[in-house]
Amino acid sequence: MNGLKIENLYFHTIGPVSLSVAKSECVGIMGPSGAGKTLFLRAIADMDPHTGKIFLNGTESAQISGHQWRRQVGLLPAESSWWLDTVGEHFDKNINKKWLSAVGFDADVAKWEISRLSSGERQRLALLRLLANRPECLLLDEPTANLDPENITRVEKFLETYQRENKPSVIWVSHDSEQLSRISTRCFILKNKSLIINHKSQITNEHHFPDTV
Ligand SMILES: Nc1ncnc2c1ncn2[C@@H]1O[C@H](COP(=O)(O)OP(=O)(O)OP(=O)(O)O)[C@@H](O)[C@H]1O
Repeated sequence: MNGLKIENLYFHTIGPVSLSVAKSECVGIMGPSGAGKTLFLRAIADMDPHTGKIFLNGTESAQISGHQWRRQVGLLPAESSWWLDTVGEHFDKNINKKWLSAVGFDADVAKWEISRLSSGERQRLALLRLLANRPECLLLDEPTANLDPENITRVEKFLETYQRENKPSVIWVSHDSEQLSRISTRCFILKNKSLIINHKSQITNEHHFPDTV
């Protein structure tokens, strides 16, 4: 199957969780604080201990190194890490100017000092840094949590365009049910150690995929 397929995943104290996310589909995940949403994304990215099987476009995570897996399965953590002095140093090539403009920056941002960035600026730049590797699966942990309404709209539109053009499978974690109704085809709740479909979430996107949990 093309896309992300998770079979009987156990991680932390949670499981079994099974979920399929088609190529170019965006699935929303919500749930109470501490339910394990971040740990779920970390297990899929092979960054935390887990059992079960995870496939991306037919390749099982166990068949390749963790490093190779994470080049294809890109995790955007809720709080990004930066280790060099300026923004530009964190990008292998020049930052895509169209992308910068789409999320509210101009090319000068490459010279900006990391220590002076606001949390919202870090969040938007971390997203661009992740996308620069063109991962085939995106795991987004509250990607607009630090943003004002104008920038939330920018990032949602930017990711919608990115997804249409590049067709990654996306899992988007958020506490904002209205946001998940806007951007996802299906929404699940992680609660009481399992993943359940949220039938209350409206399907507003044009593509609707059948429930696969
Ligand atoms: N390394 C760890 N060892 C043991 N427990 C952990 C570890 N990391 C996280 N936890 C616990 O696992 C639970 C799930 O954490 P997680 O960060 O996944 O929650 P979350 O659903 O993302 O919450 P939030 O919505 O607040 O971000 C929490 O109770 C947390 O304290």
